[in-house]
Amino acid sequence: MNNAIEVNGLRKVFDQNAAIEDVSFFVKPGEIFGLLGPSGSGKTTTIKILTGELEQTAGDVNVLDVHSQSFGTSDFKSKIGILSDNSSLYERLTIYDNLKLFCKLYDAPLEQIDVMLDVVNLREESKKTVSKLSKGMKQRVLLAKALIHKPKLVFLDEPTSALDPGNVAHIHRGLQKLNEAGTTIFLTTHDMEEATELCDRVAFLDKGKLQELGNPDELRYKYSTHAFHVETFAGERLVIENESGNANKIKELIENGEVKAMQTDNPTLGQIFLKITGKELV
Ligand SMILES: Nc1ncnc2c1ncn2[C@@H]1O[C@H](COP(=O)(O)OP(=O)(O)OP(=O)(O)O)[C@@H](O)[C@H]1O
Repeated sequence: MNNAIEVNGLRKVFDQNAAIEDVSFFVKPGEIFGLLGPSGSGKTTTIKILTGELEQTAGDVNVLDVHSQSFGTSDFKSKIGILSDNSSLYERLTIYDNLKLFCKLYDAPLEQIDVMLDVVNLREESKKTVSKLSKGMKQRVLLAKALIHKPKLVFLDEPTSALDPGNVAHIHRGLQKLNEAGTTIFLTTHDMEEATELCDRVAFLDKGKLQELGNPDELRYKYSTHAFHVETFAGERLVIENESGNANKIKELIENGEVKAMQTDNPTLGQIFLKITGKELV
């Protein structure tokens, strides 16, 4: 297969305001790709265009070798999974019965229900009625719904935004397992730790424009000053440039037993975003 997603020169205008401006990127099959950006930067608009919910003003979009003009077909819809703010459940049915309905809709085997309930940590709760669930529980059922038909590619818009840390960790493990089994994942998040932990590559979006794209570790290296930050037992905090002339200084500190902690200056994704755009990623 070619790239799972290919986007070239994407533009989306709402009421004469450009929400997306000349955005181009690709996602390889098997990748976990994160689109990061502050509120209003265009993440949801991008997902909606990639899933056929919105039509672009200009630009070429291909997903799973299907051109955006054909995103309306049931064949295309059966190949992708979507978790977005428009995803919904049948409030009066139980979690289990909701998932059973979606299994039938997609012609997926019913065994998938328990597999997905395990991924989202809801096996014990499966007999509960959806209207009685907390926001975080509903979000987890929606995630199970997005994955129930084993799509090749899933779009997850802020998949863990309403979840407690225990469930975030559980879902991260579940997503990693699905990814290892071959599912390509495209997600949006404000959460830099989530992006660093999960994503093979991330793209920074600000005011509808792509600002940077790359592997999180490589980006952290690229934007590092490579200096050593040393904390001594005497309470000093030293910044020592990573230059051969400083080797003896570091050696001396270590030999004298003065080093309490030492690390290289690799910025977080949030700090990189701040450096590039001048704003926090929240
Ligand atoms: N249907 C619409 N009509 C008019 N403007 C819209 C519409 N949808 C989005 N926009 C505008 O497009 C821009 C991008 O919005 P979008 O929802 O894609 O941002 P986002 O990055 O997903 O934000 P958040 O993190 O808050 O969900 C915003 O300025 C928003 O007001």
